[in-house]
Parts: sequence; C-alpha cells; structure tokens
Amino acid sequence: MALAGIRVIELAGLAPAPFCGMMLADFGASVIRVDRTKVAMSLDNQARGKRSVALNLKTPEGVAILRKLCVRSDVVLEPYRKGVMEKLGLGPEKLLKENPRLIYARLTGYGQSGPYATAAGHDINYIAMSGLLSRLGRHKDKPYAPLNLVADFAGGSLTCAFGIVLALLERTRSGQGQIIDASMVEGAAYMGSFVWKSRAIGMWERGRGQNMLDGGAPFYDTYQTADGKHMAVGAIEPQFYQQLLRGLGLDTADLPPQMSFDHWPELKRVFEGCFATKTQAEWTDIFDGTDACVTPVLSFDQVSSHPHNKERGSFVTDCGEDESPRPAPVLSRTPADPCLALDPRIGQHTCEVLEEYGFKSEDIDNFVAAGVIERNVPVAKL
Ligand SMILES: C[C@H](CCC[C@@H](C)[C@H]1CC[C@H]2[C@@H]3[C@H](O)C[C@@H]4C[C@H](O)CC[C@]4(C)[C@H]3C[C@H](O)[C@]12C)C(=O)SCCNC(=O)CCNC(=O)[C@H](O)C(C)(C)COP(=O)(O)OP(=O)(O)OC[C@H]1O[C@@H](n2cnc3c(N)ncnc32)[C@H](O)[C@@H]1OP(=O)(O)O
Repeated sequence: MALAGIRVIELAGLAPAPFCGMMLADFGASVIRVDRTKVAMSLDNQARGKRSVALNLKTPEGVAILRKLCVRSDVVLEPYRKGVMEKLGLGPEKLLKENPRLIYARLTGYGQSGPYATAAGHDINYIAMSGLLSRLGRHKDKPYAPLNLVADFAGGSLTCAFGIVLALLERTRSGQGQIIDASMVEGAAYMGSFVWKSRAIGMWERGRGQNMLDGGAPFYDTYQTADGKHMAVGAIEPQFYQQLLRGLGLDTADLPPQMSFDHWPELKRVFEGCFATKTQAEWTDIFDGTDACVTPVLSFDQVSSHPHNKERGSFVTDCGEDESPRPAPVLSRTPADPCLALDPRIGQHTCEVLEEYGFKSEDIDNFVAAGVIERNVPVAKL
C-alpha cells in the first residue's frame, strides 16, 4: 500500500481527525490512536485499521511516553483546541526538536491564530464562517448544513490528509518535517473555490436556492416518485436536457426555454407532475442507459446492491457484518486494503505498541500500576 511504513500517532478526537487517521490507515500507514485512560467507550467510529494505546497525558510519565513514541514516528495528528498540546509539553517546537523529520498536523476549526483560535465549535460553525453556509438551503428558507460533511470531512480530514501527504513527499527532498495548520474554516472555504470563482460569471447572482446548482433550476433537483422515493436530475447541458424531456415524455415545443429563470418554477411543477406518475424503479428503467443524467436517490439500504456499485465492490463488510464505503480513490498498483477486523477497544494495543517502541515489560507493568497507561487485553472465550 502507498503509505506502508509510515507511522502515525493520532490523538483521539471527535470526527475530523479520526477520519483523517482512518484514511491514512486504509492506505497502509500504521496508525496508533492515543486514548484517554478511565474512559468506558471510544467515540471513534472511524477507527478502521488503527491500534489503540490508553495513556494518561495528565501525568509526566504519560507525556514522556508520548514523546518517545513521537521521536520514532513520521506524523503526529492532533485535534485539540489551540494551546492544549503546548500546555501538556507536547507542542510542535519541542517535538520537532526531538525529531526534526516529524510532520506535526494540527486539525482545528479556526486554525492556530486569529481571535477565534481558542473557541469551541463544530462543523456548522466552521461552514458558517467560511461563507458557504449562506449559500446552502432552499429558496425562502433558512441556511441548512448538509450533514457535517463540508467542514469536518471535506474541509478538515481531507485537506489535512492532503497536507500530510504533501509534507511526506517534500520530506523526501529536504529530510525535514513541518507543522501543518489545517483550519476547517479555511479548508471548507477552499473546497468552495468553484463557488467563489464562478461568481464572476453570474452563477450565484440570485438569492439562495434560486440558482442553477443550488436547487433553483428544474433540471438540477430531486423529484418524488409514485412510491415516495426520489430521483436526482442533473441534466444541465442542452443535449442531456433533451434526453431528460424525452424520458419524461415531454415535447420541447410545449415548454418554456431551459434557461428562462422566470419560468423555472412553472417547469418544476411540470417535472414534479411527471415524476409522480411512476415508481423509482420504473424511472430508473427508463433513464438507465441514457445520457439524461437521471439517477435514483439510493438509500443506505439500496446502495451496495445497486448493480454499478456491486460490480465495482464500492462497499465492504467487516467481520462484525458492518457495511461501509471502501477507501477511495482506487490506485492501480498500490490500492488501499482496508482492515476488516473489529475496531480497537481503548487500550487494546497499549503493551504491544509500547514494546514495539522499545519499552521494557517491567516498565510497562509499573506504568499500569501507577495508572499512567491502561491495557485492555481480550478475555479468551473457552
Ligand atoms: C459535528 C461534529 C461532532 C460530532 C460528534 C458526535 C458524533 C459525538 C459528540 C457527542 C457524542 C456522544 C456523547 O459523548 C455521549 C455518548 C457517549 C458514548 O460513549 C457513545 C454515545 C454517545 C451518545 C456519543 C455519540 C457520538 O460520539 C457523539 C454524539 C464536529 O463538528 S467534530 C469537530 C469539532 N471541532 C474540532 O475538532 C476542532 C478542534 N477541537 C476543538 O475545538 C475542541 O477539541 C472541541 C472539539 C471544541 C472540544 O473541546 P474540549 O474542551 O472538550 O477539548 P480541548 O479544549 O480540545 O482539550 C482536550 C482536553 O483533553 C485532554 N486530553 C486529551 N487527551 C488526553 C489523554 N490521553 N489523557 C489526559 N488528558 C487528555 C487535554 O489535555 C485537554 O485538557 P484541558 O482541557 O485540561 O487542557
């Protein structure tokens, strides 16, 4: 796998850093998640392929252990509020002095500077601050966050993983590590570059929900079918729009022009009436094999058995019978090979990892007795 041999220390966080760590693990990195001690259950549901070490960082011994792990690692990924790592004595200046090749990735909401740097926040706050939330939502309705996808995962996990891979690549030339300041506000805004830059051609001139790609256009929207399901329509180009009309049984001559904004509400009502006459399966039969850009809106229950996704093996099932998306993209020579074992329990790999990083078993026992670390070994079933 592409990241084989890369050692990552991930400090346990809420959602964006865990997904970033999982991407690295999916593509072959050895990812060790550092969990708190005295915690009953992990909040990390993005733990595929990781190992867990339970370490009390509020003790000097716990901090010393983590420093020793970082000296022999390539990447540290931390998801805390600005200043938390420095307070623990684990700031980048210290760790990079001990390991100049270390890549120190800081994944936060507001970044490491500015008046909001120390403020708490979540995805919805970050997309609000990026300007994007003001553009998301239906006409005459308030702004709506599209799940917590845009800041947490696209602007956060993905840009941070990109930064890590860039820093690893650059290190092959310079031999040096560096600090990555991944702000979800900036990551989300950057993901929105198309929206920013297409303002110049008037793509967002109308209010929220009244433009071509925000649910304003009849040919770029979803429609309810006779069985209460939905179809997605993305027939932008005139040649594809013609195929949409053909599939719906409509005649261009009876309709207003595709790009007449004033007629969009009327056209939508016509399309709504059409789609309501057949089931999702019937519309899928009609549009499959055409270039009308019409697809069923699949539920999580339908998605992995859809013939296209099935043929590509787009979803994997782990040994707990849990289904999830397989890592993307697909690399031809060194594809990801996602781990199908159950997610790690907190502290499951504490001893294994510490031994691997050169700690003696006697010291490990002392750390356990002192409450600096916790081990959570599986109990054998007889
Ligand atoms: C919208 C998403 C978030 C979705 C999350 C949900 C999926 C989950 C949220 C709540 C969960 C439920 C809940 O927990 C109850 C149940 C629990 C059960 O176990 C499972 C089921 C639950 C129902 C559970 C289910 C789900 O998991 C939930 C619903 C997001 O937007 S995520 C993005 C958030 N933002 C960021 O990540 C930006 C950067 N980070 C921050 O701004 C802050 O970290 C944040 C997120 C605001 C949290 O602030 P907080 O004050 O809590 O922490 P920090 O200031 O960062 O400081 C960390 C402190 O922890 C100490 N520490 C760290 N590691 C260790 C260690 N190993 N040992 C000892 N101590 C440690 C560290 O020193 C800091 O201590 P101090 O405060 O003293 O400095």
